[in-house]
Amino acid sequence: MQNSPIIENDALNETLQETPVDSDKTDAFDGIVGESTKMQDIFRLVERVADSDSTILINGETGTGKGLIAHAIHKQSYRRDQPFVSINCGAIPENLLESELFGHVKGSFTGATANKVGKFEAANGGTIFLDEIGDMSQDLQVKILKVLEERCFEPVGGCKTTKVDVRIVAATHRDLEEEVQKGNFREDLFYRLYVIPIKLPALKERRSDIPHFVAHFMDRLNSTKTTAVDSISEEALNVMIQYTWPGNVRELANLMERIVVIKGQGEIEIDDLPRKMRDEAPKNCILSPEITGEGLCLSTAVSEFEKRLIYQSLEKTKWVKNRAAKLLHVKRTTLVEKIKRYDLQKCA
Ligand SMILES: Nc1ncnc2c1ncn2[C@@H]1O[C@H](COP(=O)(O)OP(=O)(O)OP(=O)(O)O)[C@@H](O)[C@H]1O
Repeated sequence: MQNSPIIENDALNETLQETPVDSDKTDAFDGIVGESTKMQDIFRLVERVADSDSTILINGETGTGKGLIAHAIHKQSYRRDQPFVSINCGAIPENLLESELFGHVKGSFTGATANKVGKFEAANGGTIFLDEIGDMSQDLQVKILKVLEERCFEPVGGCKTTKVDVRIVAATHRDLEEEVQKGNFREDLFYRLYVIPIKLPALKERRSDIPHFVAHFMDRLNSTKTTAVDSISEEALNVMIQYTWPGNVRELANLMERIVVIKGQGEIEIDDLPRKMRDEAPKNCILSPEITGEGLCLSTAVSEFEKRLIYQSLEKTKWVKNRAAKLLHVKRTTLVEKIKRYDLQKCA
């Protein structure tokens, strides 16, 4: 595939890093957690491009919040008072998808007992969110390309062309460039979609957001489920921060719901977490080590303990080394040497 004239995410982010998030326009991000640098960059990018009407392609693993960001783009744009219509192209059977997208005329196929308005027409004036666009058949890809190029389509079984004024936001969990190379996705459609790419990081790439997510879901669940689970132990939170979250934010939201509903009140403790999560974490968490029958290597245990305390002090001071060194009553140079030795790095 040749190089495309796209706006590179990183280059764009560099420019945007200087721009503060506009607090008067942050309504669009209500209920969206994102204190990490990576998410703040995304919010700035959304603010910058929302009104441009350019096509946006959101990419990210399942459960990273693609749907939420698509909606925020709409709410941030001048189309906010018009419809936001979402369709999951991967969840609708191939033979029905065309009619869902473009509508159909009465009698055009068995079961078409009346004219039906499709999602594109329903979204007229607003935004259409084509979720999982990478799962669409080649035939439909051609039809989507036509809408992107000419902003018009024909309903199934109809010959009258309908014109629409819609902003297109698409999303996929697939690597579309790779799908193009494999011949599964049309190159021309890829370039039409890939005008403004937004890459949502996996949750494990923005671990500093995890405590905020925990607090957010706890608050929300307590008010909707009338529960009173009001805190989480440091140990349990550390385990959650270390976990890899293959299902991303959706997995975290579902786990919080399970814990809050079952527990009902009090503090979330390490024993409330699933075993697989606890098993993944012990080597990294501050747990009081237990001396088993085989004994324990004292110097390894002490190093591990030191490493965790240094990490904690850095997190507490937002990685300002002078302050972290003061908290630990050591010289800055000693702290820097230990950070290097333990290869400690700031989470996103
Ligand atoms: N930053 C966030 N703040 C608050 N909630 C979030 C955030 N990101 C995701 N969620 C929640 O996680 C769940 C999954 O989000 P969403 O459906 O937008 O993800 P997705 O990437 O579109 O997933 P899929 O690829 O499976 O469609 C939703 O319940 C959503 O509200």
